[in-house]
Amino acid sequence: MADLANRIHNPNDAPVDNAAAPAEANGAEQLIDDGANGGIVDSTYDVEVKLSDLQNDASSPLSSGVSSFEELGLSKEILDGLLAMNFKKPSKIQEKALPLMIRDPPRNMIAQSQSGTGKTAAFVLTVLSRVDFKKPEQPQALLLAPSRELARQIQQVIKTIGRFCNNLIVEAAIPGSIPRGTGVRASIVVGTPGTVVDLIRRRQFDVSQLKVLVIDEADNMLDQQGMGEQSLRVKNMLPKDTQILLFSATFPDNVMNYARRFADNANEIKLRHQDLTVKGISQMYMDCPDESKKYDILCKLYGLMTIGSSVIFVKTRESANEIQRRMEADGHKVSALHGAYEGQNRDALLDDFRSGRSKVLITTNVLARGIDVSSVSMVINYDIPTKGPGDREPDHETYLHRIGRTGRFGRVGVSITFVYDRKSFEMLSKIAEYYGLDLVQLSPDDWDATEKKVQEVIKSSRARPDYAPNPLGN
Ligand SMILES: Nc1ncnc2c1ncn2[C@@H]1O[C@H](COP(=O)(O)OP(=O)(O)OP(=O)(O)O)[C@@H](O)[C@H]1O
Repeated sequence: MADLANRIHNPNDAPVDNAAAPAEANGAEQLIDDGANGGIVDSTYDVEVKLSDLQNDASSPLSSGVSSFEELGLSKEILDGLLAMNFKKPSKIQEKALPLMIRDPPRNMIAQSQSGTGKTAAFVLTVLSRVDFKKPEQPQALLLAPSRELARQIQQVIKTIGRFCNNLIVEAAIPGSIPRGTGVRASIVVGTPGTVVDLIRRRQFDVSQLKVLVIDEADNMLDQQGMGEQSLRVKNMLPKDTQILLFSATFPDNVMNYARRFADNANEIKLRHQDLTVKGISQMYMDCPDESKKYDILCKLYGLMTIGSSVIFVKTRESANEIQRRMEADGHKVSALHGAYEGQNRDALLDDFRSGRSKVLITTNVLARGIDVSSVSMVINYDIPTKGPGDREPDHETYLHRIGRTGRFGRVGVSITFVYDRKSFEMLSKIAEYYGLDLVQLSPDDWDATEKKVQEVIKSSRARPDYAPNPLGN
């Protein structure tokens, strides 16, 4: 507990050093449900820091040495796709990784970069640069992701960046997407490993001419406790010279050693764990008196303020359902999404959240990784992520991925982790120590201060001078 106490950041002692602001938030209107006064207050914040400013800051992972995508030698169709997405400049990971990945002869890559810094576009551009569009129905690239939601999201990014590439066909290989007996007729396939293994085994998916295998969230996908076995099975069914690209924000040492064998002779872009957190995310914790009070505190938080969209992470599907039920009964509009829901239902729930039709999403670790919804400005760790036998260890990696659902590509965000006893304090303390975090304490006894601390971040427009570390850790 003492460790965490040392890391408590008290905004009353020092000026609040707030984080970077999003270009998109310029002039954004925030609706604050001011529970204390029972009214809704409109307030407009001026945001001074633009994405272009962040991209010119050499220390930011959003910046790069090259001023344009043209310098990377991509085709006109791909460049037009990037232009249409309003991607003006590559981020650091895009600048560093792309030249190494698109070069011939192809070489494997293990690439790490903070959450929300544009890893998807880095591998999507590589895949698009390798596909022969004269063979639109011949699978040439396979991308694996840990959840159907992430696979669908990547599929969408490929379609969007590749919209000017003639004859581009991208298919999702997720449960229920390809009926038995139907062949995969696409040049690019994005899927979850179990479904992909089944499709290859049943000879629905011809992998004989595959050139690239991308594994997103690779540490999770190669972990023997996770999907490691399935990913290895997929790899073993591909041509031996398939280029392998492994991406994640986190690569714990044991998985990194395995990743090096999985993708042999790979180029590597790595980060030190002290450099992993995104400075745009202000990390806080709520000091709850005991476990039974967590729910009331959560409701009070939502009664007090509505901040764009938010995600509440819980440990189990049952608690997601239970919190949804109770919050709805208490008059809050929330959705719950987890693995027990049937696929199409999950898709519809996430689509509603993306479009802003629903603003509060209660979920489990199934959505901890990769999901990119730029309007998310708050993440709540209702339950601390844990791992290992008896859940005795804090799960550093999942913590980082969960809070990374906010603060995407230079935007600001808040994360609030609930602690309530010695054990949860110690877990969070270990996470704070591992990443070298300065956590802000929130108290349920002083809601005015809590609201102030959270709102100060959201309305802040100042990027921290140390806004972002160098992805190469030097
Ligand atoms: N060069 C760019 N210019 C502007 N926006 C970009 C650029 N590259 C990516 N983005 C945007 O940044 C956001 C985050 O990108 P992405 O989802 O690829 O992050 P990530 O690094 O994969 O994060 P995570 O580790 O959470 O999966 C996306 O909305 C994407 O459209």
